[in-house]
Amino acid sequence: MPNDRLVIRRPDDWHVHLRDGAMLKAVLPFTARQFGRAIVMPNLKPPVATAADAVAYRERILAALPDGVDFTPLMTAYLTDGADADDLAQGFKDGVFAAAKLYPANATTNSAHGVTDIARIAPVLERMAEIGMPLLIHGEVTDQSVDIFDREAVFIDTILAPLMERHKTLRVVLEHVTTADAVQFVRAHAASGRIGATITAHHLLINRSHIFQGGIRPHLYCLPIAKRETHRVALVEAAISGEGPFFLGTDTAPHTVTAKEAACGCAGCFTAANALELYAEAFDEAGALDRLEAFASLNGPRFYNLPVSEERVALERRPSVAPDLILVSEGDAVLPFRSGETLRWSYAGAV
Ligand SMILES: NC(=O)N[C@@H](CC(=O)O)C(=O)O
Ligand SMILES: [Zn+2]
Ligand SMILES: [Zn+2]
Repeated sequence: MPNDRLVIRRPDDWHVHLRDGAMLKAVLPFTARQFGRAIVMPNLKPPVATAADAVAYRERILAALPDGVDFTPLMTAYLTDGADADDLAQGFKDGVFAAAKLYPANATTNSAHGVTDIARIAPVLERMAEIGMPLLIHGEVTDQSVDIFDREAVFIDTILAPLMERHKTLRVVLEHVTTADAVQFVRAHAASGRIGATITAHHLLINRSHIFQGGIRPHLYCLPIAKRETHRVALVEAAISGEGPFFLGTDTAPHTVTAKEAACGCAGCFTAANALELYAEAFDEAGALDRLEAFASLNGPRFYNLPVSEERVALERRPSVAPDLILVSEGDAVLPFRSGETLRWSYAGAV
């Protein structure tokens, strides 16, 4: 039964939120269990803005790793209006920073210190282009008069396209893409080799109607918000295409149940507890299990100029149940995506 067991190079996760403190301790084992490396988002409070911040945060991550687990956190710089090009460049040269992250101010969770106007950081972007440091982008406009379902497409037209024109050698990753528009934009620039896009498992599995199925489901609310079904289909088609610019980034974004189930609930889906099972389900559904390795384990390292993993992991087609609440501290827990539901695939670990 060759299709019931899939062995692939150990994947990496090119977009994770590991948080800090008790939350870091609670969620890190899940990411480190499946992924060899991960691009760690810098949206802590306060943000990870300098190379010194990133060195200290990396130490805290390594200290929180369970014994014997092999996992490499790849650190990112949170760009602010006052970003220091020299510090970023030095951090990149020293191997502290793998990339820098652009959050338009107030676009998403912990982005209040983000960039208020992209023009303000033009010299920083120029420097990044010169040294080949990738710019990772939360691609949504923050203008509240733009419909929430249109914010990614409008960002691409009004900010990203001109940005790539102005900085002709800047390498860019459009994070957690959610629209056919994004897929089309990435493809249009693919030949330049300077664009990548991460795709989450949840955006391959849900559309916007799922958020309102039988009532409001706060655990399916994330940013960018899931779009209509035609967009989900476009994302699946991009993920399974094998094309170089599309790679795995879970955007696993833990929030406590209290913060999610609130009158104004936080954005983010926690998918680290069964990320590979979820991706396998989406690829299997599309009849494209043979393309999972390119998406999960090959395209990302190539974009980031890192070696592909020589380790192998296995996935098996046998049911697994998504875990129940994960305790963070007394009275606080995180609810995994699809908690309690049966998934068709199981993660079988290293082979
Ligand atoms: N994706 C989310 O909905 N939330 C992320 C932030 C982000 O990646 O935009 C978070 O940090 O909680
Ligand atoms: Zn984001
Ligand atoms: Zn994110």
